[in-house]
Amino acid sequence: MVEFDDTFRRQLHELFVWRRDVRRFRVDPLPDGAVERLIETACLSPSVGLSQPWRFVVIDDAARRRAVIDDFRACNADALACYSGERAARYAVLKLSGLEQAPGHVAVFADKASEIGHGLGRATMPETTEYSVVAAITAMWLAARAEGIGLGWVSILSPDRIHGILDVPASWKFIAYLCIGYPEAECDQPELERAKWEDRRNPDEFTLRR
Ligand SMILES: Cc1cc2c(cc1C)N(C[C@H](O)[C@H](O)[C@H](O)COP(=O)(O)O)c1[nH]c(=O)[nH]c(=O)c1N2
Repeated sequence: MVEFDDTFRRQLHELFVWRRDVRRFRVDPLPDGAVERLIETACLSPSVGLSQPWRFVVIDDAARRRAVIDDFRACNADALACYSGERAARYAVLKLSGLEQAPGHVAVFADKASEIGHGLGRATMPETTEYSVVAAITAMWLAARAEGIGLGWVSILSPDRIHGILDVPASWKFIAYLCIGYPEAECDQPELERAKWEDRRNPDEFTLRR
């Protein structure tokens, strides 16, 4: 039986407070095995029916990385074109990926065709497959921060193009592209809040009682 004391609970809370989506990375390489260790921790996550639908692709190939960066640039330009006026000006100066600097690139997919778990829990809610993968990414995010490693989630990408670039099975649904590396700086405030894009709201705003 493992018990967690007040000191641990306080530190765990600090981990939640200081976890950040990181876009500004130092170029220093990650130690050998760091990415594999994060993937191992992610695989301890809950999954519907114990289906373990997460699939990780570690991208080392320079040409594939370059193709992902090109896709990000195209998608980000399209995203900028959806805004106008002051919002567009604010969007234009945001840094929304650390793809160029991050030493680690990991794409995460949900295997929609896997029979692991025998369909338990998915009959009425097939989307629980994707939810399980997101739960694993969250664990990875926190585990990384606990080691002083930053993780940035990039979604300004075209799933079809990412599929082609990475040449993965058709049944794998693209969930996330993760940049992993040492952050340039630590902060307890989201970068989008510091950039005055959006504020973190009071949890009461998101809670109903019935
Ligand atoms: C599903 C999903 C997708 C994205 C993100 C997050 C999640 C959960 N976030 C990071 C997001 O902007 C960030 O989490 C919030 O701004 C809050 O900041 P902290 O994570 O608390 O630092 C993110 N950030 C970014 O710069 N480019 C991106 O494409 C995305 N995409």
